[in-house]
Amino acid sequence: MSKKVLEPLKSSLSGELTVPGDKSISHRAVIFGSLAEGTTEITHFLDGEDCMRTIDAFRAMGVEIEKDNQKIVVHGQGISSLAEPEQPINLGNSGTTARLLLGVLSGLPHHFVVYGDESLSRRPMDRVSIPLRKMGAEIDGRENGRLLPLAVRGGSLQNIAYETPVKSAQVKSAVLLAGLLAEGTTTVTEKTTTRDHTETMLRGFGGEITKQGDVISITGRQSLKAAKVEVPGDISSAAFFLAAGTLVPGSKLILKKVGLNPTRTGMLDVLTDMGARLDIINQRTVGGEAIGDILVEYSSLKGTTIEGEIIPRLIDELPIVALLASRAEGETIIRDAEELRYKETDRIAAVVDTLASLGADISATEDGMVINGGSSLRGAVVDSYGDHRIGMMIAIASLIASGQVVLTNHSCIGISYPDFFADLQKISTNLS
Ligand SMILES: O=C(O)C1=C[C@@H](OP(=O)(O)O)[C@@H](O)[C@H](O)C1
Ligand SMILES: C=C(OP(=O)(O)O)C(=O)O
Repeated sequence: MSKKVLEPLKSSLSGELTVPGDKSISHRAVIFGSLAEGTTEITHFLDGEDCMRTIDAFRAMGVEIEKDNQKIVVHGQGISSLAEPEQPINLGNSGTTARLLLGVLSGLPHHFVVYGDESLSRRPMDRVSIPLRKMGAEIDGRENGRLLPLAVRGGSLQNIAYETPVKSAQVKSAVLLAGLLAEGTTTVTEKTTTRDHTETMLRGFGGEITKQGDVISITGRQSLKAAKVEVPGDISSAAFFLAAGTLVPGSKLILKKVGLNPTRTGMLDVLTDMGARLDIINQRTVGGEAIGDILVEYSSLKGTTIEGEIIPRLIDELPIVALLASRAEGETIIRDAEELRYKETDRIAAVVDTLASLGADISATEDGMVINGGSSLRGAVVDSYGDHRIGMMIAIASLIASGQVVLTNHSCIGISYPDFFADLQKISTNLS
């Protein structure tokens, strides 16, 4: 098992970082590039394990995808060129690859088998197999298609009017992708808005998709044209350094070219509400996505309540927000976040367990947690639970702990942030 010994930081953090490319946008760029006709170039692609799974899946269907340090080039030949893979497709640890790919596979006239690692094999897939079956796909697997491995026989899909019962961009995107390959107009209604990168990128590839109120409509059988995609920095990765800059006394950091799509910026709202010192400069739009540089400085924090509509706008940031709350003055309550239980691990249980071992006063509720702030954190041996976001949260906690933190099972951090420790080293002086 991989193990990292983390000593408390003896200095402040300072300098500039460009965080890796956005994971959600990187996946979608490969998907749309593979469905489109022509050569799609993707720069600042996230070179993490999850996005490699999406590349490998489309390569298995015959798409030529070149990759070097600078860019990804997808030689798309349109939807009808996608072939039946010879082997089962390995989705690794990636929920996004699994759900979005199932949407695409459902619309292709082939047979597919998809499987994942231990964590992904525990995560619910019925949230997508239910609507995709309604559209006409044949999907079967463990527990009647709730769990991987799944076998899919796709084909001629019918449109659907679907109201998503879960607050999930992956479910919305799976149905929209299947809708793109289906007859007629498919609509997805979501009561709470989730990240809208699928909709934005579809337009960038020349597709038509509209939103009226909470109803999104996509016309089936549109052909897409290749595009150039510049992937913004991932705000979900920047989140760890926003927290580090806020928590470590005397720190001042600049995070460059971070994606600021309003469906993703819940953490900035929460930080501001807690009293953090943030400033956003150089705001602009690239490929329909807002980006900018974020300045963050050390500050004391106060507790807050996080609930309702904001939850999908910071769902992946809740573990690091919990760490911030443990150092804030007063109580923080997180509610309506039951989706955390269906991530790489049960993130409510994992956050409560790891932060409590480090000395925080934190308890779990059914759909969130309650944190009584102000505790000093201490050293301990803590496990990442094989979850990249829990691993990075522990690493940031170690910066302000009074003793050594031993992080076990840290290699999962490569899922979304392969250079995480190198970047942490860049902005600090006593890490090794
Ligand atoms: O659509 C996406 O790219 C994602 C959506 C979210 O998952 P859910 O849709 O399951 O909430 C998020 O947690 C995940 O990291 C990426
Ligand atoms: C939940 C996550 O990803 P996925 O669902 O793609 O595994 C994440 O990156 O935090």
